[in-house]
Amino acid sequence: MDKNLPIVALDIQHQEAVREFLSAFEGEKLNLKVGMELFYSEGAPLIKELKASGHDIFLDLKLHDIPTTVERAMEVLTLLEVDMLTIHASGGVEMMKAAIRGLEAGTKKTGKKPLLVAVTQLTSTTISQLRDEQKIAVTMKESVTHYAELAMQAGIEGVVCSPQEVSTLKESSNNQLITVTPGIRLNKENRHDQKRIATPFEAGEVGSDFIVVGRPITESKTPVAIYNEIRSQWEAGRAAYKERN
Ligand SMILES: O=C(O)c1cc(=O)[nH]c(=O)n1[C@@H]1O[C@H](COP(=O)(O)O)[C@@H](O)[C@H]1O
Repeated sequence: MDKNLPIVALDIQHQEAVREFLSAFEGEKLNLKVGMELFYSEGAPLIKELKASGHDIFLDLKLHDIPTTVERAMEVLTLLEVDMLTIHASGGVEMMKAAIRGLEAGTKKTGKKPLLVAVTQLTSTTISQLRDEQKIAVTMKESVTHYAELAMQAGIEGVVCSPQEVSTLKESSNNQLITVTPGIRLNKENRHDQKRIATPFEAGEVGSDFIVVGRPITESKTPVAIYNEIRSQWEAGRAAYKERN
């Protein structure tokens, strides 16, 4: 995946609408995220089509199940030769190690190893949900750091978190951990269901490795212009981070 480009979340249900959305980008190579709604609807053939058009693919299915099920599922997902895959860190170390075994078994067959990242706390989660619903009596940063440590213990190279936790994770992992950050908004007034948000510039400035953006682009009347605005803010933020580090 090209770190200079935002990852566009194709949270669209049907392939016709995906094709129409992508036609506005006129053959430009994109980082595309296919999540549950699109994959459950269109499956592997669409992944193949998007790859054949030259795009890099983040297949985000956030696996969370017993270790054997995750291992076997991860093996077959790896056969799709995508660039990035997700699991939930809350599934635990044993489950994450099983995911890695599945990924390695798939990689042996394809020769292409996707980056596996573990979701820490979803960007839609607030501190009160953490405390009252999940009954986790620590701060958001502590909970995210804890899940990131479990992921590293299992041998996972990257995590999904909000830009608000990136500095903490970079510090605690001695800059080893790759961070993928959704919850990106150009306009913070329109956050939808996202709670821990940042602008593309802010995400770049704190050292996020990848940003994921969906509705601000896919629901826009001018998706290409919004994508380009996000991309240039992201580049400026990354440049500011590089200058400081
Ligand atoms: O794993 C993800 O990609 C993910 C993790 C997370 O904590 N928060 C989060 O929003 N996402 C995904 O990132 C995308 C964000 O979409 P927008 O809120 O529309 O920009 C969605 O496809 C979510 O599934």
